[in-house]
Amino acid sequence: MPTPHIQAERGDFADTVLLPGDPLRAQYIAETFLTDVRRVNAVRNMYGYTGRYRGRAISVMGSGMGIPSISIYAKELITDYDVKRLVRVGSCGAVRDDAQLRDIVIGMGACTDSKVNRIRFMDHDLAAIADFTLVRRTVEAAEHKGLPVAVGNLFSTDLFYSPQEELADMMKRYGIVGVEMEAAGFYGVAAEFGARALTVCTVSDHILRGESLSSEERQSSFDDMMEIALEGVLRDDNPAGV
Ligand SMILES: O=P(O)(O)O[C@H]1O[C@H](CO)[C@@H](O)[C@H]1O
Ligand SMILES: O=c1cc[nH]c(=O)[nH]1
Repeated sequence: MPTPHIQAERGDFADTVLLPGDPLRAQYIAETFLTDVRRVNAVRNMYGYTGRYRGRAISVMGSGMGIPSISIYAKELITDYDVKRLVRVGSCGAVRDDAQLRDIVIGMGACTDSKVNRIRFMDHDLAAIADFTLVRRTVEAAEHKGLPVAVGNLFSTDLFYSPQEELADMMKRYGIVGVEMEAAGFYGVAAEFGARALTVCTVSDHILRGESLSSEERQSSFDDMMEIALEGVLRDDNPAGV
């Protein structure tokens, strides 16, 4: 049954979905990494595809920007399309001195200035965390490829253009590995509806040094991250057999 935001039938999505914010990055991932691809959603141009990665059924769909947008798609994928495992593959800003553009970070947890998890958790603080085994298998996939990853806390902000000038310095003091706009709410949705979630990001900007990648590079140059995310899924299926 289609939802207001996804025009697909039950069964059109695999049990595992990669979620880049940008629907054109979803198209790029489908065309570059998957075989037997078919498009399963185009509502609002939020493209979704299902195909195979090394024989395993995988879907990929754009999630849009910000917690409200990813919360709609993640919730509908879990409750209406039986998706069990969701991996956000995003871009993020960095604040730490040791971070470089194109570094890959994994969000073991996510802080936020959003109120969504308090809304869902009776105004208490929900620890917004990734699925541990997905973190572990994805780190193993990165190690196998010889790619360094920083695993730690993300900060999911509602304001890309924050008026709080001191915020980036505070995040640096707390060792935040990446600043993006979805993970904390995304992990909250997964906790609420009983799915497993992970966020992997590539550093596209250094907020304090004023460095950044172009929009074209953000769309199509994150191949190492995609491979780590996909290989992490295969290892999660079968830790001994990859
Ligand atoms: O590149 P994506 O996955 O969209 O992620 C980041 O980029 C967008 C802001 O430019 C936000 O969605 C942020 O989380
Ligand atoms: O949310 C984001 C995404 C990329 N870069 C940033 O600085 N912030």
